[in-house]
Amino acid sequence: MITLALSKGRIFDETLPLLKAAGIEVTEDPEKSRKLILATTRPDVRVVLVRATDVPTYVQYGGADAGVAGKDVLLEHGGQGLYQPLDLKIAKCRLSVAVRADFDYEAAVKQGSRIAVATKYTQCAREHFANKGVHVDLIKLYGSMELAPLTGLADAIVDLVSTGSTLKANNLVEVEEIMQISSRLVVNQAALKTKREPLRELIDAIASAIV
Ligand SMILES: Nc1ncnc2c1ncn2[C@@H]1O[C@H](COP(=O)(O)OP(=O)(O)OP(=O)(O)O)[C@@H](O)[C@H]1O
Ligand SMILES: O=P(O)(O)OC[C@H]1O[C@H](OP(=O)(O)OP(=O)(O)O)[C@H](O)[C@@H]1O
Repeated sequence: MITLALSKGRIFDETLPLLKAAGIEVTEDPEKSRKLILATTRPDVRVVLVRATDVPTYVQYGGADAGVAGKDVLLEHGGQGLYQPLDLKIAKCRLSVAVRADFDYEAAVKQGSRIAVATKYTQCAREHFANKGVHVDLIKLYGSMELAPLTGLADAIVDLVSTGSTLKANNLVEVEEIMQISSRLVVNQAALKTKREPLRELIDAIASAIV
């Protein structure tokens, strides 16, 4: 049995066509059921639904043989125990620094001021600002980062941006792109040995369906 860890929403939706190309169709709709283990048209393949940030952990410890996770999530996790054979080019966005429209980020950086930065992505943020030589106080949040500069909790945020409409709706502006993000296929390194054939087949089939 091959167990695949996916998160509900965009990763699940955007992975489906790739699985289909590999001859795997999920037979239940996660939005219409409370089930966490979903069957597929392949009796030897099942899908487990986990939080996006939990995908690397499930795969690292063998709760799943493989999974799909954003580069953002993988960098924060650290990637230990994970083989990352494919960039699936799905769930594309970027990790950026954003501030209130009336905050002069460039001036704060130039002056060497300490900048308070709220983010869910503390590892990526720490590395980015350390490389730039900017002093920051990082504030860990788990969601609604956009609220932090509006309430005075922080001067800036590090968050994912796609269309920019969330920033715009909250009067924030993107001032620096840290990196481009997309989702990767991750595979448990031990499973790659014990389930070599079926996993290789799966990786090759998915690889040929990436657009
Ligand atoms: N607006 C977006 N456009 C495109 N891709 C995105 C966007 N937001 C997030 N992503 C990518 O999709 C992945 C999953 O995001 P999703 O919103 O489903 O989970 P989440 O709510 O961030 O995670 P969790 O439930 O663990 O808090 C992210 O890790 C990121 O790589
Ligand atoms: O630039 P945009 O197209 O507006 O996308 C950016 C938003 O997308 C993500 O949130 P998501 O929609 O996943 O909601 P979530 O924070 O509840 O996961 C991210 O955290 C931003 O808030």
